[in-house]
Amino acid sequence: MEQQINILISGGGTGGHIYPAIAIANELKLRYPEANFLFVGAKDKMEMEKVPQAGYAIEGLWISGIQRKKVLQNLSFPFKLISSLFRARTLIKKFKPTVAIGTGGFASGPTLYMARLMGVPTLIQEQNSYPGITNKLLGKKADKICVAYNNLERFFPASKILKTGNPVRQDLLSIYSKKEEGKDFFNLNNSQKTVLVLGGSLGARRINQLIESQLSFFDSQQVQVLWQCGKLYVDEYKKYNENKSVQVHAYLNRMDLAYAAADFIISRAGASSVSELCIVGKPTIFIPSPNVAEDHQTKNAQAIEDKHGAITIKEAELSNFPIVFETLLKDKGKQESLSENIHELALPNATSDIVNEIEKLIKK
Ligand SMILES: CC(=O)N[C@H]1[C@@H](OP(=O)(O)OP(=O)(O)OC[C@H]2O[C@@H](n3ccc(=O)[nH]c3=O)[C@H](O)[C@@H]2O)O[C@H](CO)[C@@H](O)[C@@H]1O
Repeated sequence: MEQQINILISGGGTGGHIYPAIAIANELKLRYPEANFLFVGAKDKMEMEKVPQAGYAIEGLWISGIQRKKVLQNLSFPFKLISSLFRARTLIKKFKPTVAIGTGGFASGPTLYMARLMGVPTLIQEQNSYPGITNKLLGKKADKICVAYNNLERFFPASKILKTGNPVRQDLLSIYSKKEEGKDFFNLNNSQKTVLVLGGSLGARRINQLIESQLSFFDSQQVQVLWQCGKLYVDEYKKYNENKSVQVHAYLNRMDLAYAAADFIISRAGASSVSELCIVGKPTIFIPSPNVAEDHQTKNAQAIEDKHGAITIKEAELSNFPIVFETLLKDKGKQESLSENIHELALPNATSDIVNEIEKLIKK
């Protein structure tokens, strides 16, 4: 009789942890159409909406991270942790996973910890050049750790690390043939260049302020703006939709078409965004968030800039933006070299390489 395969996947909090999890699940589903899947996320977080949209079942744990600023909220943390560990234990007992996969974020802590304790093989996927606390703790006991950057031996046992790159959604691999479809989808004007503005899965306040201050500059350059500002900020910026050459979106569900339609991209440097932009291969300006652990977005962006694949502007230096953008707009040679160099850094087989490792654990 064939072995029944049950795949437990946990990761979330932000898109940067959710989409890799979904990409891995989709590839596993292709290889094991009969497998059962269960996602475990954190109640009230983005994954509770995005995972069912992708066609998978999800259970939510009552868990959140330690708050550095709102210290009082931490009083409930030990209760949340204990309750999540018990809940994870119950879910694992019932679901009987063949393997457990963690892609980072709070919920994956108790889930993978419990899975490991109950003898389930575990694999974690670390997206960043500097790991988050959950993966750092889980890494010690995991069977395999798939990473996207060099030099992670500082945090994880070297013998368990494999550099695979970050999983990206399948539909992003075929954007080259979708430029016209993308322009139609977003109703873009064919006679203007398009700049796509991305603030990461949650939107970025500082990037939004910059774009607002530069709208007349873009207009003067005949550049239309496809602007993902984030759910938190959309009420503040949606008024600019009245301007014909500006489109404000809280969130883009068709990133493939947005990337395909763009001529230039301005983006945060979260791990998946950077991996996707390598595949997309368009002239990119990174504005890394300075507010993340160990300034890892600056390091993510730096890895690309070091290979002459993108331009990085620090938040503190955004007054240089108009001159940097105008110079790029006028320099076709620079646009081409940036596109080629960033594309060379793409690791498009990441998902498949990670799933090969998961298969080894399944067959163990
Ligand atoms: C502020 C913060 O904590 N950011 C972290 C978070 O970023 P964040 O959640 O923004 O993650 P990433 O930049 O890695 O990925 C964003 C993902 O959301 C998708 N997307 C984005 C916007 C949109 O409108 N539609 C859409 O589908 C992108 O295509 C991408 O797949 O997790 C990353 C991965 O651990 C970290 O590197 C970031 O530092």
